[in-house]
Amino acid sequence: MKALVTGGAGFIGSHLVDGLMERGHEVRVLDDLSAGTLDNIKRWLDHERFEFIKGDMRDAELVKKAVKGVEVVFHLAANPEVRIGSQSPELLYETNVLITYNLLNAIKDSNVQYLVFTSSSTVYGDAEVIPTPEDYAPLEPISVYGGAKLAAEALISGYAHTFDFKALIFRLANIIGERSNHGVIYDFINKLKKNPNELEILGDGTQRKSYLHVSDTVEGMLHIFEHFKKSEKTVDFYNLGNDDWITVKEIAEIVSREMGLKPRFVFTGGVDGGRGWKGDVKFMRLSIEKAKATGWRPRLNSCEAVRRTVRELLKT
Ligand SMILES: O=c1ccn([C@@H]2O[C@H](COP(=O)(O)OP(=O)(O)O[C@H]3O[C@H](CO)[C@H](O)[C@H](O)[C@H]3O)[C@@H](O)[C@H]2O)c(=O)[nH]1
Repeated sequence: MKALVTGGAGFIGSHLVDGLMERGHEVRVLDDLSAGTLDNIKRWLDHERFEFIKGDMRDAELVKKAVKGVEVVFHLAANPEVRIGSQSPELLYETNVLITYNLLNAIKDSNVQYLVFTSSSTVYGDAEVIPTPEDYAPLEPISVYGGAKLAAEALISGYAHTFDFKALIFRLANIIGERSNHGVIYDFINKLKKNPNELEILGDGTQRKSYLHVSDTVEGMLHIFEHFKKSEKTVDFYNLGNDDWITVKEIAEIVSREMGLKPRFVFTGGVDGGRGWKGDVKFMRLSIEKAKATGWRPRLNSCEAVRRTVRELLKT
């Protein structure tokens, strides 16, 4: 199989590239290196089955060139920062919706048969049903980021049905692990390196979410993709997350313990009832029953994934 991975030099994307290359596929990466790095994919750069294109997907002509000759596109290129929504809504629109639109227009005139998209738990907003299943309604995102992901999902569905290709959409919980360069664990480690005596926690620390290690994520994506290829569905949706969840305060405790520190926790109090920022979903746990029915299981629970991630990030 020949695959294009957009955002393939980024955090989740580069782990997906590892998984595809290790399974013997031909892989082309399109990445603007704004958040990703060549270091993340350096083991493949000289490989005969591997190709790297540096470029920005806001350039529609470049995207057309990148999809040439591939059967499947894994679309992971995105700006993943929920917290920038109130300052930079246009950036979230461009880097989540506009680039997806450019990709879909390129796909409609190509031989691409499958599109796999990484959407987000944030499309559910403050869901009233937890664990939240894929058919939860109404979908009411509370962040610009969640809205942009939902808009991208909707465009993908419309294009897949109109232009006869199949689309698999993953709604990811909080994905963590080696090579992540943003998010709560990364932030806590950096804050503690600067000041080991005190740790600022955004919000009231009771934000509770489910965390999935990137190794379990990639295994789930590739396993469910094989399952999806055999199904009759044109478009399908799968949550990927964990059965348990963990608070931000518990994460702060794990990070401190792993670093051998006992800092004083200072809570900012946050906004809108203890959220870290405007649009921060306070309680998120996805139902993963549909994914598990395909035979996939997460190997690490949220706590284990957090601990493993702290160790991985401290090594680099
Ligand atoms: O210094 C910090 C940083 C974060 N937090 C808190 O930690 C939680 C997690 O925040 P992250 O920035 O790690 O992650 P988000 O929940 O905002 O979003 C992540 O998970 C989402 C899906 O669940 C999206 O996919 C998104 O791209 C990805 O970054 C939040 O409640 C936040 O308030 C803090 O208390 N202090």
